[in-house]
Amino acid sequence: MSLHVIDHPLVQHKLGLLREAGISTKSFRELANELGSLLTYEATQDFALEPHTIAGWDGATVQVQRLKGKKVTVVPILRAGIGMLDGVLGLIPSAKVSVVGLYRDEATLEPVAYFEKLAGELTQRTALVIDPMLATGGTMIATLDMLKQKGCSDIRVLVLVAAPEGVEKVTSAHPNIPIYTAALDDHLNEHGYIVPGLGDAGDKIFGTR
Ligand SMILES: O=P(O)(O)OC[C@H]1O[C@H](OP(=O)(O)OP(=O)(O)O)[C@H](O)[C@@H]1O
Ligand SMILES: O=c1cc[nH]c(=O)[nH]1
Ligand SMILES: [Mg+2]
Repeated sequence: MSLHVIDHPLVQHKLGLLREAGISTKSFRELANELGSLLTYEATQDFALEPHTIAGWDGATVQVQRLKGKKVTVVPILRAGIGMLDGVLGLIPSAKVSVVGLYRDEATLEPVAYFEKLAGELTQRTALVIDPMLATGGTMIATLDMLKQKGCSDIRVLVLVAAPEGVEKVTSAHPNIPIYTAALDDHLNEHGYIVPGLGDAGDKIFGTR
């Protein structure tokens, strides 16, 4: 199973702040983006580099390294995934954005798809799928199924908090897709919410409810 729980002190400190009851919309947004950046840093450790020659500050040539023609698409899952997008793009500003919209039916907990606008050349791109919450895993599996069906083969999942039930389901359906998360939490409650979790991440990011 390719689950990466990032235990870096900055990640764990920011996650702790995010869990506070009564956190402001402003703080939640800032922290979600900061954690999005930190997870991106971890999820891109294997990106290839190539040597490159430049003119340095004194006119002498300098051998530097640059990313080797990596095409990336960031895939925020509406709505809540938007809350991590700026953080990811801060580190990979040239990435194309493929937006998918799914919500979880509150009664059945099944994902309902309502929007899809994908970047081109998906077969050549690394996809970073972002969503703060991986709960039952239904939303993530539907997104990964869709990306694979469009020919995307290098896919990585970035979530702020994951439930064991959802991780099990996603890794069973897609064993080769790594999941990067700040926390593997305890369980899902009877409404499918992650415990201890964050509450409704979409509502906290958008200030709704
Ligand atoms: O793993 P699952 O059980 O499928 O649940 C996780 C999904 O639920 C939340 O979205 P929600 O349906 O609340 O939509 P929103 O982003 O519009 O708030 C969350 O952001 C995930 O997309
Ligand atoms: O805990 C959860 C589960 C699904 N969606 C959320 O926003 N939070
Ligand atoms: Mg929501």
